[in-house]
Amino acid sequence: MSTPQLVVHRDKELMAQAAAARLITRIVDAQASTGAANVVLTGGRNGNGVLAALAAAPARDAIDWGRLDLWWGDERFLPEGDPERNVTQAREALLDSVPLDPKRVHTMPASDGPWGADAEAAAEAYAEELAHAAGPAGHGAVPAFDVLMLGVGPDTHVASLFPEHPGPRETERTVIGVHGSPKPPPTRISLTLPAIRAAREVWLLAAGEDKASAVAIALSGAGEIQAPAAGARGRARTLWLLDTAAAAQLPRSLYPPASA
Ligand SMILES: O=C1O[C@H](COP(=O)(O)O)[C@@H](O)[C@H](O)[C@H]1O
Repeated sequence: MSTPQLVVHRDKELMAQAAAARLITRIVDAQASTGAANVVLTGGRNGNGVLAALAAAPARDAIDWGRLDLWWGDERFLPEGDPERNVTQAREALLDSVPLDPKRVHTMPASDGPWGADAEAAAEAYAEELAHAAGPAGHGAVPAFDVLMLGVGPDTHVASLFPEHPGPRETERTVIGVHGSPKPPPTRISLTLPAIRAAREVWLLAAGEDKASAVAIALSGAGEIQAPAAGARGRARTLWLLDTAAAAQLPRSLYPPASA
């Protein structure tokens, strides 16, 4: 697993634009070398900010949208179309404005879908979809994710893996149902740390002063049960994309002044 690298931008708008530019390059490179790209999206303010910046970037047309597979790191287990679902917000920020292949948009199930309110069955179905797409280049039971993005919650949660909950303790399954989430809604579906760690690159997005203590805790040696963000690492690269407000409580030894 890779050692975290930090890039600190002036503010959240610049962080989102720089992450979007970086994402375009990674997708275009992956499509050039393998013919396709697999990207895992995150919900939350910072993740949606990156998608909106990507929608506004003229270079977005360099992406072959029909050869892009999109997956989700987590989902709020709500009815299809609910404004709080991560996919609804992603559609609004970007997905509805680009020519994606609908068969390659791998949304997590909704609570009014084929599994009804059974989040465990819905999680198992998503795990099967991942395993089906894994192929020989995949790692374990998930596809070869080129980039997996994660927002970092103010409590250090990533995806829907919350501190001291069963989620970050999961070592076998790739997808789990989450119950009693401290952040609404209480029921969710989430990739686990083993699935996250199968990604080539993991990008953790954190902007704003409400993220400062979470960033400092996760990067100062905390364990993944107490601080799930600390356990999110990519095989080749782990990149923390921050703004100055989110980086404000980092020890000076970790803060890279040149990148601000
Ligand atoms: O509920 C969620 O929250 C986190 C963090 O969101 P933020 O708005 O504090 O940035 C997000 O990463 C996750 O996907 C989402 O379900």
